[in-house]
Amino acid sequence: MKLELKNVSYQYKKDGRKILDNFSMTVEDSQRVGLIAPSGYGKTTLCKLLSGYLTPDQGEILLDGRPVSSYKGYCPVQMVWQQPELAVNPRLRMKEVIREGDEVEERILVELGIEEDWMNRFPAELSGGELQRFCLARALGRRTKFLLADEISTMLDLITQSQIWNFLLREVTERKIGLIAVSHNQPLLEKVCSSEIRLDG
Ligand SMILES: Nc1ncnc2c1ncn2[C@@H]1O[C@H](COP(=O)(O)OP(=O)(O)OP(=O)(O)O)[C@@H](O)[C@H]1O
Repeated sequence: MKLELKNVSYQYKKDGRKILDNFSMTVEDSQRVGLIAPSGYGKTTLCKLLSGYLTPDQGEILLDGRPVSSYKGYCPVQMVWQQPELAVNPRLRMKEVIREGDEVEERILVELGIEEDWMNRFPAELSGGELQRFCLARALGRRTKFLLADEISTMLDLITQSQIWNFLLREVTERKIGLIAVSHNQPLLEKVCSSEIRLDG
């Protein structure tokens, strides 16, 4: 399976600067790609386009030749964000947050170190690291084919970072999920990714 961005242009405002200008890239589901560019070059924007949160002004985003926007219901391209507290509904208990995913396997919850007792809590009653584990689990539903990880470990302590990345690497490799990772931590990207795409030429 492949995820393609074909001749995509995007700007936030009509009179604003083009964040992407006729940009193309392809990622296979066997790849782990690091997305590299200085701050403000459009890495998060690109992830939002790939996962269908934004619609391009021009060009196409295709999953195996079919527009990502045509997948109704659960999107096989899932994004995990830097700040997990902004990615969950504060009014839902964590067991309901998990149900928003696509039949998340019990095994994934266990491997991510999610404790039974956390399920009845609200997001505000968990730490950032605990919440991020839920966001990852929710994004790893059975139909996920690509995972976009946008600075997912920046706010976490080193032990949590290492647990999360070790799990994620095993999971995407075994399930043949394509990974696109954004991080300002170059050594982390070198460890996790098999190739890189630069947005700054
Ligand atoms: N909702 C928005 N409305 C208007 N401009 C925006 C919006 N979101 C981002 N931008 C602008 O688009 C540009 C690209 O932002 P983006 O967040 O994609 O960059 P980035 O490469 O991920 O940056 P960083 O490494 O700092 O996270 C920036 O100049 C930013 O100010």
